[in-house]
Amino acid sequence: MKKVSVECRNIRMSYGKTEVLKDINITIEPGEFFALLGPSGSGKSTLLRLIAGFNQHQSGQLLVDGQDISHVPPHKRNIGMVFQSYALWPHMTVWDNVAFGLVERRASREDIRQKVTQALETVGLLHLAKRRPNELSGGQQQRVALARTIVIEPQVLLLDEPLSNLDKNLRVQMRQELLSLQRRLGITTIFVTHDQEEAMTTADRMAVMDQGVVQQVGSPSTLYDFPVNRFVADFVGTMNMLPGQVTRREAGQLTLAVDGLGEVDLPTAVDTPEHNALVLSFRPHSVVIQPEGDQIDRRYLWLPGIVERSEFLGEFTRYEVRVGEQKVTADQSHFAGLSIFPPGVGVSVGLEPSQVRLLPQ
Ligand SMILES: Nc1ncnc2c1ncn2[C@@H]1O[C@H](COP(=O)(O)OP(=O)(O)OP(=O)(O)O)[C@@H](O)[C@H]1O
Repeated sequence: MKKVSVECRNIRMSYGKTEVLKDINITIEPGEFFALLGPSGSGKSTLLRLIAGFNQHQSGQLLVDGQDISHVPPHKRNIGMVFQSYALWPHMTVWDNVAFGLVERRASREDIRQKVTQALETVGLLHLAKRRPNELSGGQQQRVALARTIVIEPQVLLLDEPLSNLDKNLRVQMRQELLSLQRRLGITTIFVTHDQEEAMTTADRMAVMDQGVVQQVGSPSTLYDFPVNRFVADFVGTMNMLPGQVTRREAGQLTLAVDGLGEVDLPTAVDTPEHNALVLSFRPHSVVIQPEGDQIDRRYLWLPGIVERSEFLGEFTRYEVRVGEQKVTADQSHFAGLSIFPPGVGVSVGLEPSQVRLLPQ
């Protein structure tokens, strides 16, 4: 099967007077497993339904394999969608549910037999073909919904929160199954999720959305390591964020007066924003803490602090440390014999300059 790209160009869509998709520009590469990630109400489902043809944009273009399909009706798009609710027909057997799309397309009896068998084999459910949906587990129903969609051999597969109805353990197992199925079929797949772990562990690339705007597109590690703004930094993982004002800027370096803390000298990078109001940000695990007064490693940037809370979580200890009027979360790997600083202890908090990001406020 030919792998196709999906491209959203300057797409805008409103419900009445409310604009819910604001100038969306995304290119999904042929064969990619692409996630739309964002909080509730950010416009993910609206965009997915628009690609399927159930929503119509007011301006912009939607291209599949380079062809503008903006005005092609849903049933002529060759796009398959799996709904969050699975939407299986309760009165039909698994076999009939999967065969439905082919029957509608007036496929021959032999074609239906072969394709349904193959689709059910692909999702490992051929042995349950005679059951009805209410005789299946959540994970099995989800696989029937997938089989019913892939049987019509769509060029693009859309999944709306495909795992949200499953319990935690099954969700972890099913996301691996989903990924290996997608890899086998090589079908360009777009899935919607509000679960960052789900997106990070499966997607080749993802778009983080907020309030109808794509905030950033990239691989999970790019978004984690190089978020472009506070929203992405906070939505993908946990981030310490200390806001401040630039008081001096030179080639390769600036001084930031951090609110409630004082001036800190920081290296700048090519992508350091020009703004004067910046946020000093860093991940909890990139911080080192040591007792105050201990010899310090000069490669780090040190801030004096006091431990306010320590939570021993086995693999690591999570500290809340007060630095000036700010709070910093620091995760320290744990090893047998390593002592845990109790609340009230004075510590030095070390930031490795290469792990610090300066973001616009
Ligand atoms: N049929 C509709 N009529 C009017 N407004 C709508 C309609 N459907 C969605 N909206 C609004 O559009 C915005 C985007 O909704 P959408 O369902 O796309 O968000 P989402 O990111 O998929 O959220 P969730 O994760 O909760 O499904 C929301 O503000 C929502 O209230």
